[in-house]
Amino acid sequence: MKLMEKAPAKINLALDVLYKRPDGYHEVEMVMTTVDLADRIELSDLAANEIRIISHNRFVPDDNRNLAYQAAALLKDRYKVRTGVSISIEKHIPVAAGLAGGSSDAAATLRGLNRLWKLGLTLDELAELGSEIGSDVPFCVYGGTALATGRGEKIEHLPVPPKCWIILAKPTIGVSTADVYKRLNVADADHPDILQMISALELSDYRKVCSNLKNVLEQVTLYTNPEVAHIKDQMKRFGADAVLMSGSGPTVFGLVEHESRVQRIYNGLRGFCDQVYTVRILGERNTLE
Ligand SMILES: C[C@@](CO)(OP(=O)(O)O)[C@H](O)COP(=O)(O)OP(=O)(O)OC[C@H]1O[C@@H](n2ccc(N)nc2=O)[C@H](O)[C@@H]1O
Ligand SMILES: Nc1ncnc2c1ncn2[C@@H]1O[C@H](COP(=O)(O)OP(=O)(O)O)[C@@H](O)[C@H]1O
Repeated sequence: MKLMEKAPAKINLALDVLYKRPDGYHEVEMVMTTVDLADRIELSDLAANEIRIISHNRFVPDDNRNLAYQAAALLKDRYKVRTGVSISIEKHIPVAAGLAGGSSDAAATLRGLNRLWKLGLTLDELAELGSEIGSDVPFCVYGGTALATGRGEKIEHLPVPPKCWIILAKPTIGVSTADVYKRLNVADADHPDILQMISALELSDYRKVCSNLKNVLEQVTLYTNPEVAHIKDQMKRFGADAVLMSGSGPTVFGLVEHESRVQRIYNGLRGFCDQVYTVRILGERNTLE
């Protein structure tokens, strides 16, 4: 049997770091939402009892370092599954970009294998398993819009953001998430007001969402990568209503309310940046079919 799952990218509308925990992770408060730039994961039964990754992307590992591989291995081990699976990843989300591509592939693999192997697990159970793979995996299991706390694994669902266009621009540099967290000085950081962002979503107030976009990790990545600041400036100059770096970066996203401006911003950015995407916010969160 063969089945397909979409693995959408996420952006962080607000990202705060409260403190470094004794286990080395940071306690965070993040408002996250999925967008319609997605990898496509195809899962098919294998006669041999093994996990095979097919990706055709030189930045994506095809062995047990792949987060989709880890998701399959975890389910296989926990539920004593004795059949093999081939996981084909059609990559559309830029890698190491702050868009959670790997985490979303892992989450889609959990959802897909739950169906393929008829495990009967709930999304909550899949999210709990996902937290063993990475901090962003639980959010990606549900998708939609949510407040993520703890190290990112505690999820509370939030209303869909007001309708708008999102422009994503990824500079050529890649960023290490661990390195960005390590270089953050929590005491000196400019913190977002997470409650105000939640209120903006509850009121469906586009202007309020724009004025509360803030990411505590942005300064860290901007400091070593001036290219990110340049993209932010240009996106604003071309007419985006508000701009921010997503996650640990380096992808920058801009919110645009009026469709008439989207093409101009896209064309302007394409003049000096190879990876630019125009996307929408994905309203609905995942359900089990
Ligand atoms: C920054 C964020 C924001 O959404 O996303 P990305 O930029 O990676 O997309 C996430 O917090 C990234 O989550 P994820 O990429 O799943 O991180 P993990 O694999 O769990 O951890 C990678 C490393 O980042 C650091 N880390 C991660 C999460 C956290 N709350 N505190 C941390 O200090 C740790 O050093 C850890 O070893
Ligand atoms: N399925 C996958 N897709 C992309 N990268 C993956 C995957 N599995 C493991 N990785 C590794 O994870 C690292 C971070 O990838 P990614 O999830 O795209 O970035 P980010 O954490 O910035 O959102 C990459 O450098 C890559 O080596």
